[in-house]
Amino acid sequence: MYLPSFSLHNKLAAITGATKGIGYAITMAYAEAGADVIVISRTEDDVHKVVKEVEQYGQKGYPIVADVKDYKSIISQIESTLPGDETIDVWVNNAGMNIRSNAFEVTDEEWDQIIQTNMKSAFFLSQYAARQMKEKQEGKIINISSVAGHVALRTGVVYGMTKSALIQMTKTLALEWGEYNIHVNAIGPWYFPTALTEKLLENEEYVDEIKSRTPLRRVGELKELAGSAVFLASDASNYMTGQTLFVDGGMTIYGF
Ligand SMILES: NC(=O)C1=CN([C@@H]2O[C@H](COP(=O)(O)OP(=O)(O)OC[C@H]3O[C@@H](n4cnc5c(N)ncnc54)[C@H](O)[C@@H]3O)[C@@H](O)[C@H]2O)C=CC1
Ligand SMILES: C[C@H](O)[C@@H]1OC(=O)[C@H](O)[C@@H]1O
Repeated sequence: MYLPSFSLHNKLAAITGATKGIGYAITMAYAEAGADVIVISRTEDDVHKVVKEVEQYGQKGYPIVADVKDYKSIISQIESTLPGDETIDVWVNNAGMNIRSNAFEVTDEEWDQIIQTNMKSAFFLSQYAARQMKEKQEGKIINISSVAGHVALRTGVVYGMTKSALIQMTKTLALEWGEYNIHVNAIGPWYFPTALTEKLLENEEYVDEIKSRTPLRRVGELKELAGSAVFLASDASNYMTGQTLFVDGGMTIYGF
């Protein structure tokens, strides 16, 4: 049989920033693919709404309301919420933010907020999830990076630094945790229509410029990104680790 399973049945996945945008798309795709989901985000109403949507697929949903900067709260809530026999199979570090300052304008506060949200939380939550995965000798960690971690964008140097860091963290954790059969991979999106990019994508000239740098001549659709996340969470990617899948319409290969 050469068709591997893309199913996520009997898997428990945790997704940060699971209530909007890319995180929400991944959450719903995972539930549709058969996973139970730990829904992590900051707004209680949104979290409970998405848990109900997960349950409509017949899957269990576990609400965790916290800012990823307070990753210790996330860990303690999971520890007190999950039934004793449940362990995490897939962890998606999705939550991220950007403050689009040019390099001369970056402040200490902006630096701290972007670094802690996009990078520090992803590491320590990966460390937490991997401890469970090591026990059972299997697991999947997926980091949502960006093309901004691979090529220079005009949308903020600190953001780009954190996205590069996620790509390097993916490689190093894949190296350290491969012997425990923990797969660590990343996804590098180009533009997708979400709250994070809404203002930018309202500007027709800016969208024309995006399209001119994108071989597929369009921004992505959220389900096109969710598909890569399902692949990386499923057995179909069991011989992949340390890799970054750029889901970018070809943007990162566009030289000139
Ligand atoms: N939308 C895009 O074009 C691209 C997005 N990305 C990355 O994808 C990830 C998701 O981005 P979008 O869905 O576009 O963003 P979004 O802002 O639309 O949604 C992010 C979700 O994460 C949550 N979140 C944000 N900061 C949080 C925090 N500190 N603690 C807990 N939850 C938090 C928000 O409440 C929201 O539910 C981010 O890491 C972003 O850098 C990367 C490349 C392109
Ligand atoms: C594609 C980039 O990540 C894009 O740049 C931004 O400023 C937005 O934050 C998007 O993430």
